[in-house]
Amino acid sequence: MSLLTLENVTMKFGGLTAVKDVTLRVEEGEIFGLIGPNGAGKTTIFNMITGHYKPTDGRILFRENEITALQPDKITRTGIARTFQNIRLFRDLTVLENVMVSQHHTIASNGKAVSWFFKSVTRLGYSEKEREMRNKALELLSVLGLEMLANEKSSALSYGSQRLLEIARAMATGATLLLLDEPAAGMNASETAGLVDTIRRIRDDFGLTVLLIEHDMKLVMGLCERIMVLDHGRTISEGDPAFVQKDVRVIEAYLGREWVTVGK
Ligand SMILES: Nc1ncnc2c1ncn2[C@@H]1O[C@H](COP(=O)(O)OP(=O)(O)OP(=O)(O)O)[C@@H](O)[C@H]1O
Repeated sequence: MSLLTLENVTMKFGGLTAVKDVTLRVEEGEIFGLIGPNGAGKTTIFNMITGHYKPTDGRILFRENEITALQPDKITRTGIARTFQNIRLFRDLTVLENVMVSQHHTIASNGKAVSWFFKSVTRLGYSEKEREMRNKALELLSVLGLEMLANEKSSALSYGSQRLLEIARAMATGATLLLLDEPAAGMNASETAGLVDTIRRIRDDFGLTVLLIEHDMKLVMGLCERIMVLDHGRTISEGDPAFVQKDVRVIEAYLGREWVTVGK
């Protein structure tokens, strides 16, 4: 049984077909990469999985239950969480508070969630439950190597640390499937190397499944166990990294000839 299945999914925006007849199966526990040129339809696929877009055609299943076009908060509650290409943190909250908001409210993507969180904290004080959540949040921060920054405002973090905090927030929802949209964007080489280790570790230690979009091909080829390549909304290749990077269609559409000679 696949953890996540997209069956012949199509997404049209007026006259533009952003995703055309894509079938995708992600198995439990794997690290799966979705790659392709700009505008290929990768983020649109994430938006359909998370309920932000309703597919024009096709079905999406999570643990064999159909989730096509459920509301995003319902989809989060089934165990799917994501990070965004453009970082979306609560900039005025601390690192720890950012994680706790995600624990409190599975959507945690709007101001309502923040005010709900603070009302509950001030009304109840730090109850036993709050303390427990705080400890769990600190534990997650330590997994991501951010525990020393727990009391900093999230806006004060380096770009790379903000991306890690986004992952911590996604994990804090209790998700079993993480969708990471360009997690290495803006990271330097050593941060990217650390990210590869971190993603492997959270998959292994937390039993998570990871579906990621990334343009850093060294990261993708070194980390992902299977890869699907999209071009103009269609699947042009799928397989393990060794297969995909030798596929002429992928070289022509995306990797370029220089990848074959110097990319690796
Ligand atoms: N809400 C929308 N309305 C209209 N067109 C859209 C919408 N969302 C995406 N598109 C279009 O769908 C196509 C696929 O976009 P998408 O963002 O999924 O590509 P991508 O593969 O994620 O690209 P990138 O690597 O640049 O992030 C593009 O032509 C984009 O302009």
